[in-house]
Amino acid sequence: MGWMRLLGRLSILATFVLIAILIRNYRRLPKIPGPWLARFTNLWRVYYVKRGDAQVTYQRVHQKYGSVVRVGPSAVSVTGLNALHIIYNIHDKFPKSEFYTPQQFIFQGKPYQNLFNTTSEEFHARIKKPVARAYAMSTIVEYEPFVNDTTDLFLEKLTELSGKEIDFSAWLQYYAFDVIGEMTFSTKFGFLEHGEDFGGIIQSLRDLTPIQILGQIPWVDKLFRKPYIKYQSKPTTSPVVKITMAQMQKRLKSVRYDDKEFLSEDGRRDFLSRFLAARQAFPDVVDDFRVIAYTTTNIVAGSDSTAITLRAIFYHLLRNPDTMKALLDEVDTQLRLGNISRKVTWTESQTLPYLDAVVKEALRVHAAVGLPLERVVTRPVVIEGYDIPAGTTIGVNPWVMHQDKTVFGDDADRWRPERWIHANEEEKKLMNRGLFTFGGGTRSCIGRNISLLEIYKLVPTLLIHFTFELDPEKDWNLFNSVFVHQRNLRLVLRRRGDSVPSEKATLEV
Ligand code: HEM
Repeated sequence: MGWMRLLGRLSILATFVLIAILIRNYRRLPKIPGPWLARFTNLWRVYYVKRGDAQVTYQRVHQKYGSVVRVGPSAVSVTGLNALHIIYNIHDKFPKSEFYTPQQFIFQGKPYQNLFNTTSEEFHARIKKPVARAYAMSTIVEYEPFVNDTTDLFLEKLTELSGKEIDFSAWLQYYAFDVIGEMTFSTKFGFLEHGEDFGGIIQSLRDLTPIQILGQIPWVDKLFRKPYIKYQSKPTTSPVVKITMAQMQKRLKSVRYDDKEFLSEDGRRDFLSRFLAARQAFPDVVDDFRVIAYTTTNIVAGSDSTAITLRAIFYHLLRNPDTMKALLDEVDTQLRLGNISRKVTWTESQTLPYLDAVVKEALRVHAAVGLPLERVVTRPVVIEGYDIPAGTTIGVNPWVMHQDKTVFGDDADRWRPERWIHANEEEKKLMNRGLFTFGGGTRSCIGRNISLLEIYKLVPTLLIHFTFELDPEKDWNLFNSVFVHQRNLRLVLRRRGDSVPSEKATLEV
């Protein structure tokens, strides 16, 4: 009986504490509109992230509540050029929110922060400096031979598959992963060679989905998951880290002791050689583990994101045959005139204005990241007349920003590459400012130029070599686990003649 009474009292106490927490949550940002549940708990966000279509939910709530929406007790989703300017400016350096901390793994008993997931701006600046040049626009042509090698293999494999129905979404992913492997270690992962997720690497990255859900309630990670991992007797090592460690050991064995460039066996300067050189030049910042962290971040951040953009390009071109025809006309004409090669170079790709418009439109309508890029404001800010107090988590979701009619026009919800061509200079400037696919401010994508190199070269090269048939009845499936993945882009591709297309060539699209 005594126990029952104690239990009853404890339940009453727990109920009071819960009510007090809910009231405190509600009062944090009382004037900001948003879904009712989100005023009290982050479970609103957990639900939509778990469901896998958060990008649509965010678009819907912004349509309903306007450009400032409360999505959690202390979390606000905002949109518009003004919001971008305020949150991602390089002077305030608002740090990343705790959304990123579940992505930090435990190393020697502490969370290990990398370039992508650190929440300290000061630490970020320290670890970025030694490697920033490796990603500069002036450096990217040095990576072109790596892309070419993988493209050769891709063309070979697709030729073998000519005439068969394939899941092109998977093959583009194999391509993007193998290119990053080449650029990083001068070795492909073997996805294209084997035509499958070789070594389970892709699956191991899929298994990270629960971590993205934890990003919506990071205190659960801090209180329960991290301590659990810390005291696990046998920590697990992911396949990406295992491969990286093996490649690093191999490189360190193969280079001469006085070699300061750490080039690959065939004398190429890949990312690994640049990271090892940074270890030599900045020993107080870069140790062996930092080299592993730079390398694995490249693979995790750079392969799925590029594959997603490539899929979006082919999907929308095939669903909108007028735009496919316009791009094919441009590519074929330039090929016939001898202005581009059959394996298009980066420099040649920069002379194709319609290709440029198609890439930008794909980056706009299908941004790889489909959740707000969260920051914490360290001073009060005012956005669209709403006072946002210091300490609030705030972010712009690219999928919402890219629907902004004041920036992209009344048909912002449609695929129309021409908007990037027909706009006047002022309109182009606005659209470029509003294109948020690569993020903004001090934490914008460092690999942007690398992915553009891959995309601008591969798309025209594939169009020169193949025709594509998409069954209009079969649609792809989207799943948002921060990256908005597409699955099942099933199509038939056929090899085009190896000759330069004649004026009369009919083009199947
Ligand atoms: C189309 C392809 C890509 C897209 C759409 C993309 C998108 C992004 C976005 C939105 C961010 C900022 C995230 C945030 O604020 O939370 C980011 C950061 C980052 N990306 Fe990319 N990315 C792409 C390709 C790549 C590639 C190819 C690499 C590496 C070779 C890469 C490496 C990184 C790294 C290291 C960061 C963290 C940068 C920092 O905080 O300094 N990304 N990316």
